Amino acid sequence: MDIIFHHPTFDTQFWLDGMQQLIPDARVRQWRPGDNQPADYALVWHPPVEMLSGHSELKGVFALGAGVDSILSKLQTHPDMLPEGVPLFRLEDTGMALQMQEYAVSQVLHWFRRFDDYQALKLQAKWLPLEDYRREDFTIGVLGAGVLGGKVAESLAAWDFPVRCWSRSKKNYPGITSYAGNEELSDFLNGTRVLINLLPNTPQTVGIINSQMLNQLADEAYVMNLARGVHLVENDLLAALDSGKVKAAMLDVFAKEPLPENSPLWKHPRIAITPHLAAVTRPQEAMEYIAKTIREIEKGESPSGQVSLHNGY
Ligand SMILES: NC(=O)C1=CN([C@@H]2O[C@H](COP(=O)(O)OP(=O)(O)OC[C@H]3O[C@@H](n4cnc5c(N)ncnc54)[C@H](OP(=O)(O)O)[C@@H]3O)[C@@H](O)[C@H]2O)C=CC1
Ligand SMILES: O=CC(=O)O
Repeated sequence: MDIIFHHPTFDTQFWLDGMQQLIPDARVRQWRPGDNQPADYALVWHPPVEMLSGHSELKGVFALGAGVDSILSKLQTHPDMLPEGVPLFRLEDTGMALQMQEYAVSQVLHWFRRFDDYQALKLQAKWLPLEDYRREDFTIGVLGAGVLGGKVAESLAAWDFPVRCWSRSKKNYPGITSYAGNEELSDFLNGTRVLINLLPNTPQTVGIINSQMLNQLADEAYVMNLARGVHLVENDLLAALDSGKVKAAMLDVFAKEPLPENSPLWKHPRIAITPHLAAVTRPQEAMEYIAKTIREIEKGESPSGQVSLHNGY
């Protein structure tokens, strides 16, 4: 079995050695421009078109992340990049759900205990106990209730917050109210105090967090964008912060990354920023997952994690 690997920033040797160890009879190589030798599996992030194009012998392509929007958008301009019938897989959790839970829970608790207000008071040297927020006024709404959104919702429900989620199909997560489809979006938003985004980037979700959505949230709402920058209309968020409709935001992802130095988001006192690291690929977990999936494919099984090219995620 031949496995080819391409990632613009990962430690390639670490991955080649790791995959070799997990699948000892495989020949694992770094793909380099000009390499047109056949392969059974490809592990990729931002793959050059020629790496995959024409390789209909591939039994699977693995994206080395959870979101496959960069690959799918390249497919729009280079439809032959992924030969027809070659399945595309993505990372399902592989250690990312726990990271997302840490990020979301810590920030929700930060807002709920009003640490942002106390930090502002501290800067004015003001000793001023504020009224506690009540859990019943702190409904958390998670946009996207898949592998990561579902786990984030679960971890917040464990802290006894009222939690709801929104997805395409109805969910049955214990203690979480599920809303599905565009027809239930307004009900989902109505009363949501903390909005957490974990949707994939698809034509249906681009720009979804806009004025219209923000205006339907509870007053003094909080917004956490952990999915993709293109989901959020940044100027609409700034307007909602200025009007007071939104009290604060925590952003991990941006329409343009790295976020340009002159972006007004940097200077806004009620916006917190992290540089797209809410959940990073954990190499060992990812390799174990890929090796397991390859074994399942080799046995003729249908492993989970296959991307629906039709749905775009
Ligand atoms: N900031 C970071 O560091 C990271 C960000 N991400 C981002 O998180 C995203 C989510 O990852 P993951 O949970 O694994 O993805 P999943 O595919 O498991 O979940 C996606 C969820 O979104 C729902 N959904 C998709 N389209 C729509 C729509 N049009 N309307 C309503 N709901 C919709 C799906 O509904 P249904 O369940 O019905 O299919 C599903 O519940 C990734 O695509 C990626 O962009 C991922 C990792 C790290
Ligand atoms: O944003 C990261 C990913 O894995 O998707």
